[in-house]
Amino acid sequence: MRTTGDVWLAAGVRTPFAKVDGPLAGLDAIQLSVRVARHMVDQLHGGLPDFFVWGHVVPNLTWSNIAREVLMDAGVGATVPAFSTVMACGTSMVAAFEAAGMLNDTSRQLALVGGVDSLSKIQIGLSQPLSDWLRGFQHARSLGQKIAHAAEIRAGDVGLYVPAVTNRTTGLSMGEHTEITAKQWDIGRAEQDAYALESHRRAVAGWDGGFFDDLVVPTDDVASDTIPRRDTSLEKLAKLPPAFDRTSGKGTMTAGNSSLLTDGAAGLWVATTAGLAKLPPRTPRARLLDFEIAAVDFRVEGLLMAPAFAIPRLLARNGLKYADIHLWEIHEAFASQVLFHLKALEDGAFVRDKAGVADDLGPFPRERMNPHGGSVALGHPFGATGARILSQAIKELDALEPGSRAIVSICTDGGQGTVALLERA
Ligand SMILES: CC(=O)SCCNC(=O)CCNC(=O)[C@H](O)C(C)(C)COP(=O)(O)OP(=O)(O)OC[C@H]1O[C@@H](n2cnc3c(N)ncnc32)[C@H](O)[C@@H]1OP(=O)(O)O
Repeated sequence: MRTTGDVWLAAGVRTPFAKVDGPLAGLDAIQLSVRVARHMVDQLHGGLPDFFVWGHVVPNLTWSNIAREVLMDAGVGATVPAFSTVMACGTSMVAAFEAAGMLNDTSRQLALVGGVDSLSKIQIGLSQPLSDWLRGFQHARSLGQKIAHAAEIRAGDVGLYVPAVTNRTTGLSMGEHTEITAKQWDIGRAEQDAYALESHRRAVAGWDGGFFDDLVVPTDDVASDTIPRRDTSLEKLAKLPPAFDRTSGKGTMTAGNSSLLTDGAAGLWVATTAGLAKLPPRTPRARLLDFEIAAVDFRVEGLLMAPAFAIPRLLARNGLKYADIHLWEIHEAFASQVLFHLKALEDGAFVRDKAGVADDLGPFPRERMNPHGGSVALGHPFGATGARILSQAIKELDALEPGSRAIVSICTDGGQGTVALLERA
């Protein structure tokens, strides 16, 4: 990170989030992003960000640098440098960290960062052997060569590559991995359902109370998030079948206590103090004091466990205890994952022996967590979640006393975790 001068994060906007194959299904990742980028650049009244960082997780063959494509399609910055970045569900949070490290006092004072995923518009590819064969066919110079090459295809070569939410090393889905970790940490079905219900209740209350109004820009067809439920209850949640362990009779994770596959885009500002002055004066902002990115051997620790390593290290490095953090925003990939993070953070032996932090961090203030719901109720478009959760935290922090601090945490595929430490000015 930039080592001299303050680094600020300021709340951006996002599209509404909607379940895959739902009302946003007509927009691809670039089209979703364009709505966010255009709205945010318009806030500068003719000014431009100095650079643009964007990310998406599910690959698409028709572009490589989505950031540049978004700016061009948005028509808001043909002369603004733009690059893309990716780190699974932490994508747009690491985009903010990268931007923070690139700020200077002259040419790079204000960055627009964010991310997107459209799971409705994923691109299905060809298996590698079939792609190899097609390339060979394309390169054959004569009809004879083409006929000879055509004869080389084998039935086993013909296959498709369908993007899936699985870890490449193990072949298990995020949900299957998390079921294993939930069992290891003895996280029961009833506590997951209760957690999920509360996430929905808070998200609905947030919408009803106007909290999301200036964080979300409607699309032509969708005015607000479509995933938060008014109609859910513990009874309804308890009836849902296990989604990831359907055979052992011990599966605890369901469609109701998991984040759903989601479409959406979100943005965020990253700025020096001079860059911040280019934003509308009432834009909520917070100092990025420090951040931590942890990686663990997920075959040992659990695929989504890294934030429980990163958070104690980040706090200890800054001389802070849990109680010194006034707001916690923890990404809810699954209710069980939040619950095993909390159990690990409250386990002194884990913090000492696994995270390697000798300090006693004190009791964890669970009541300060995710006040307007999290990804279980709001949805989780992988590339967008980092910017969504940071903007939300910055706005929540803005309502607290000056000097209040927030921790914002995201677990990611590959056993990694990204955690930001923010402070209200
Ligand atoms: C680091 C990370 O973030 S890793 C996480 C990455 N993300 C993931 O892995 C995505 C995980 N999610 C998924 O794979 C999918 O969304 C699943 C498997 C959980 C659910 O998929 P689907 O079965 O298609 O979900 P769907 O929305 O249709 O819900 C299934 C049923 O549960 C019901 N349901 C879902 N949520 C609720 C709720 N809160 N209350 C009551 N009922 C509910 C639905 O109404 C539906 O009922 P129906 O079959 O009668 O229509």
